[in-house]
Amino acid sequence: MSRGEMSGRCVVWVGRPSVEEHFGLLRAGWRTLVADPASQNEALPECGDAAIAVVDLRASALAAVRILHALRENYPGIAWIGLTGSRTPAHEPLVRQALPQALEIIDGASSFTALRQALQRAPGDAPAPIENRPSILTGDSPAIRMLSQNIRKFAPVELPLLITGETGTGKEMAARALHQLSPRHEQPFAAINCGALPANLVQSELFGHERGSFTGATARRIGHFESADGGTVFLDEIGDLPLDAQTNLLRVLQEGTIERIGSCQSIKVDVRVLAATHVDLEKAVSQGRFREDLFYRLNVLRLRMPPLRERNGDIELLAQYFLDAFRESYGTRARAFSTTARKAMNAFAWPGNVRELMNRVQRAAVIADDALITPEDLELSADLPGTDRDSLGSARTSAEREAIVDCLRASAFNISECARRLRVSRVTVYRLCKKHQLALDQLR
Ligand SMILES: Nc1ncnc2c1ncn2[C@@H]1O[C@H](COP(=O)(O)OP(=O)(O)OP(=O)(O)O)[C@@H](O)[C@H]1O
Repeated sequence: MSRGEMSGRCVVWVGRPSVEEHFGLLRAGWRTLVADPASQNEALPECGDAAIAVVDLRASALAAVRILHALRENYPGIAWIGLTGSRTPAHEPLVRQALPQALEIIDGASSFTALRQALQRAPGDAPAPIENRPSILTGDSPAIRMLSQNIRKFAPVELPLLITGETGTGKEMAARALHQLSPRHEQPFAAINCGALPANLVQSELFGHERGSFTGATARRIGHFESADGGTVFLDEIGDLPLDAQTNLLRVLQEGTIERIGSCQSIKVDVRVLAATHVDLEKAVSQGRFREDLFYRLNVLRLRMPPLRERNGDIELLAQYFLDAFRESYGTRARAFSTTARKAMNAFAWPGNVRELMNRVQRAAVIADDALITPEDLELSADLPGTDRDSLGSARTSAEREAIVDCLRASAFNISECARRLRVSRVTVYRLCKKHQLALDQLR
């Protein structure tokens, strides 16, 4: 359970809020403390008098009711709202007894607005406007706090924004947070991976087409920009956008209009554009692969996602977060990490960043035989190369590792292609991956 010093009104969420619920509460001005039945920490959050509980009975209902009882012993008379779902065992005596004492029962499948309104109706002062919560994304490091501050500042500003960062650092998550905290949050959020769009369909996907405009266009199609009107468009891997689509994107940014393929009619669209890249766009501009004018248009506001290795203190926190979330669905034996596993995680360079951490933790949770996850379960060595950060040997090792990771990424994790680019054999690439603990399936 997370703890926090309380002032103003807060929600004690018994269970685990979804990303939408978490941001929805934040936006509505509520501080949220999570009392998670799946967490191995038994302490209750310190929430003071200005608290109301939301008891999430959609999953782990019995455990949630037990936490509610403990909460009410510490805070007699605390009001609570029940969130129910199709899996709520309403016939269970514990749950049946508890339900009539709730202030309100909300169907968890209904919109978040119902819950927000119920919270607003609850006795007590209305919550303060969004406060300076130290962190919006999971994590507590100085790097992530600074990022959270910037997300909060940039969210309401109607300007394009460029998110940079290595793969798996949470660029899309940051984009969703920006949208959720913006005045557009009730409008669509369209996430498009430009690198995954077939070159001949990019324009049609983004801007739509008229019937008969090209072979195969058997019906009119509305593109992402038009269907996200009023909301936010997130263009991931913007560096992969072909030059002709870049020209049209520039027009959206400059004039706020699009044209469907096969039509000369301009259509007004009102979207905020967020873009992300893990490649150096300045370099792409200098090589003529990316329009300079588009780059300057997009680069008005900039967020840099820190790599996990720079987020001191967050690795363990995120690892436990992923383990708790996984246990909630799969009830695994593993509950925490051994001391050596924590050391190994902190020493590892995490080339795949948060995504790799999540994948390794989930895999470890499945295979661990014990309550404590070991370095072996995580496929990490307790004795990593290059952990003596100051030595020349360590500098060489990390340069070698970085070169391989960059090349693997540039080769879309194709070993033959990577070997060709590095001018070594495939066997050498495999050997180097093993040496540097680069698990290809985790990185992909
Ligand atoms: N702070 C965080 N808390 C919880 N989960 C996170 C966090 N940051 C990232 N993740 C998770 O890590 C995974 C990768 O995040 P995301 O897709 O946002 O990264 P990305 O930088 O956009 O990756 P790519 O460059 O490959 O597109 C996702 O499953 C996401 O839910």
